[in-house]
Amino acid sequence: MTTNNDPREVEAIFQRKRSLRSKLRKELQNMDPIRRSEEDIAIQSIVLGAPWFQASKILCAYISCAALREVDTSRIISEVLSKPVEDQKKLYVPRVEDRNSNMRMLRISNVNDLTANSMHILEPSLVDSDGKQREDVMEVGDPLDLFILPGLVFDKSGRRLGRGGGYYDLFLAKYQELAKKKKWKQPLHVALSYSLQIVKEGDIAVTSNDVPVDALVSPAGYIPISQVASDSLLVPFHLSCTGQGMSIACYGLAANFLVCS
Ligand SMILES: Nc1nc2c(c(=O)[nH]1)N(C=O)[C@@H](CNc1ccc(C(=O)N[C@@H](CCC(=O)O)C(=O)O)cc1)CN2
Ligand SMILES: Nc1ncnc2c1ncn2[C@@H]1O[C@H](COP(=O)(O)OP(=O)(O)OP(=O)(O)O)[C@@H](O)[C@H]1O
Repeated sequence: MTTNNDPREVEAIFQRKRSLRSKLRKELQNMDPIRRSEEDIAIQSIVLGAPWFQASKILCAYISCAALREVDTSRIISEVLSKPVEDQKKLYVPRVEDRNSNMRMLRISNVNDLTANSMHILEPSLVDSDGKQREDVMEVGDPLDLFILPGLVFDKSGRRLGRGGGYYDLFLAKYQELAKKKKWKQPLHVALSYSLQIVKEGDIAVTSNDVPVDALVSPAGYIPISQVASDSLLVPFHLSCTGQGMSIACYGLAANFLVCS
């Protein structure tokens, strides 16, 4: 990363970003649709089965746009919204505010809460069907557990290149500030990526505004990057050994094996 004080250096970084975006947009347009659909299924199955997803109570996710060739999130969204409201994870999705990189994350509890915006992306209205203002994630009293992020290009060091609007980088920076102020744990930042969207380290140029991700989910599996992401694979199990009249707390590593404490 660079502190980017020199305007020529910043322009060179933006130029590299534009050229990488344009390369990946073409590759995504040319991706075989059958392969894309197989990868969509694989990625969403990994998310739905992951301990960090299952344990999440409050999350932000994007509503995928097929025309942009984004990894599909429709199964994840329907799974969350299929539960009765009282058992539902709280789900917040993006709504673009203006052209200055401002977006909000508003709560939806039903897919009918979404309508297409001028960019053909489904977004929540400001008010719900009862005429009430939708909840904004920045105003929720409890910490967010998880961000499910879109993007055009990623690398295995956590760099993420978006579509150039700066909406996510600005929002993630604002949420990080809020969590710091409230002394909350930061949410896990997980990006969804087709195999062809992962490039070698060093190919993505970044500025100090680019917020890294904690982990990627690609068809090959969950790729933890930060320590928090590796730790998110540890899920507590509480086994009751009633026969011997005792209770043992265990930790399991992503369904592979159990380590008893
Ligand atoms: N599904 C989804 N929702 C999202 C985002 C996103 O990336 N994906 N955003 C994340 O920021 C915000 C919207 N930002 C967007 C920025 C650019 C384009 C877009 O259509 N870009 C075209 C190129 C436009 C051009 O430069 O001429 C493209 O990428 O092909 C769409 C949304 C909020 N909602
Ligand atoms: N924290 C921030 N504060 C102010 N401006 C920002 C911030 N983050 C990004 N921007 C601005 O947004 C614009 C696009 O940034 P960048 O190229 O990093 O976007 P991106 O990563 O492709 O998009 P996104 O974050 O929406 O996925 C730049 O002009 C950048 O200066």
